[in-house]
Amino acid sequence: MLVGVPKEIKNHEYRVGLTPAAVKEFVAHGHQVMVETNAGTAIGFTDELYQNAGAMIVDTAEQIFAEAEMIVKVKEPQPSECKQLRKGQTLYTYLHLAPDPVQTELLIASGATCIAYETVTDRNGGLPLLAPMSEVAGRMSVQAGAHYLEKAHGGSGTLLGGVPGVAPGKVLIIGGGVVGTQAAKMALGLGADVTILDRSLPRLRQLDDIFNGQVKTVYSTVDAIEHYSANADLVVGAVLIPGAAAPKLLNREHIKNMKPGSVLVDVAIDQGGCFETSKATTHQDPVYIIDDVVHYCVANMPGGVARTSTMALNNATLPFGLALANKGPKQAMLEDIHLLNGLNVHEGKVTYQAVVEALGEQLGITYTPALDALR
Ligand SMILES: NC(=O)C1=CN([C@@H]2O[C@H](COP(=O)(O)OP(=O)(O)OC[C@H]3O[C@@H](n4cnc5c(N)ncnc54)[C@H](O)[C@@H]3O)[C@@H](O)[C@H]2O)C=CC1
Ligand SMILES: CC(=O)C(=O)O
Ligand SMILES: [Mg+2]
Repeated sequence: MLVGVPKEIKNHEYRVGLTPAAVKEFVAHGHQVMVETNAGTAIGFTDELYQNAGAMIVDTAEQIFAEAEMIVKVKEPQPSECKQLRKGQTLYTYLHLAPDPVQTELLIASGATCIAYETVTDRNGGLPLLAPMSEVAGRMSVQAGAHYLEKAHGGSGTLLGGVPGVAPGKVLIIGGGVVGTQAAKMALGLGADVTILDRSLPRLRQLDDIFNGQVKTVYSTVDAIEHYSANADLVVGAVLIPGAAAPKLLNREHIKNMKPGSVLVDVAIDQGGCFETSKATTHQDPVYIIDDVVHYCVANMPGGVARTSTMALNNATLPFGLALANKGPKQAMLEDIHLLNGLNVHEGKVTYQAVVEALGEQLGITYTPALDALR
């Protein structure tokens, strides 16, 4: 198969779909790989490293979209990229369609086979291609929160760890999955006072064990959200209903009741955000203030540590990517239900139910089960 890797074009996005090491694996399996010039230069993956791994370096993304049978990316395709996709071509990347009607319509119109990293599953009920970036974003969320709590950055001037004689800052984490767990680790490491809300009791039990009672675990209700957000210095939004638009858990009233200078980090912003006042921001301009509360809503947080993130992402995406290339996308998905769960759009049909639930009425689209679409 001819695999193509264009340079990412989203704001301050320096990750790249394949590392040189991953290119070498594709080549070892008999595939050809085209990489756009300078796709990885910013994070030390030079054209020379890609050439040494067996890639062809090409000058333009246009050539890659025109010739490659499978496009491997990181972020959702931007409109100019969507318009170059075509029937018979496979797109393997993050999509986050539920909050994104424009992209959804463009992918339907393209006729391409679009596999979303974030809905591929594993046998333990996890999301193996989302997990590495959730690990990164969870860890970054507390770094970002601590930064914006500083006075000069708009915050209340609170040190999360406190000092002897002064109580630590309070961190509220809503959603105790991968992002939430990694955020809790970082916050505890700084010495903060950490509370995690989740609506899964089994998950709260696991968290109590993992953290040996060092974090407070609380069942997520409107009342709990109201109480804990009003007292928090930093709130991390880390909920997920796979593939669906994020539920709005903090409303405008809750945010008005927060302490002036407190910080919200809405990691769930890539699925539309879990705070009413969230709107996506970029690494270039990451924060804004509403009701004296600093909002950090960067939709591609791992892009900020693009070298670590690219390697972590490739560790997870490589086996599925190789299966797609080795067997052909259709056969690979028919043989693996977990990869099939990644299929969101195929030849103009939307094959992921939560996307249709979010956008069906607005776009006038209906759901086609993935197996029916492939047959
Ligand atoms: N902004 C960014 O750059 C990035 C964003 N993300 C996003 O972070 C979010 C979280 O991802 P993961 O931690 O991997 O998901 P996960 O599936 O591991 O965890 C989500 C948790 O939310 C809980 N939950 C669901 N509804 C809830 C509710 N109403 N109240 C409390 N808890 C609730 C679930 O029980 C689960 O434990 C996703 O939207 C993901 O796409 C992930 C990586 C990067
Ligand atoms: C998951 C995601 O949105 C990201 O890594 O950018
Ligand atoms: Mg206020």
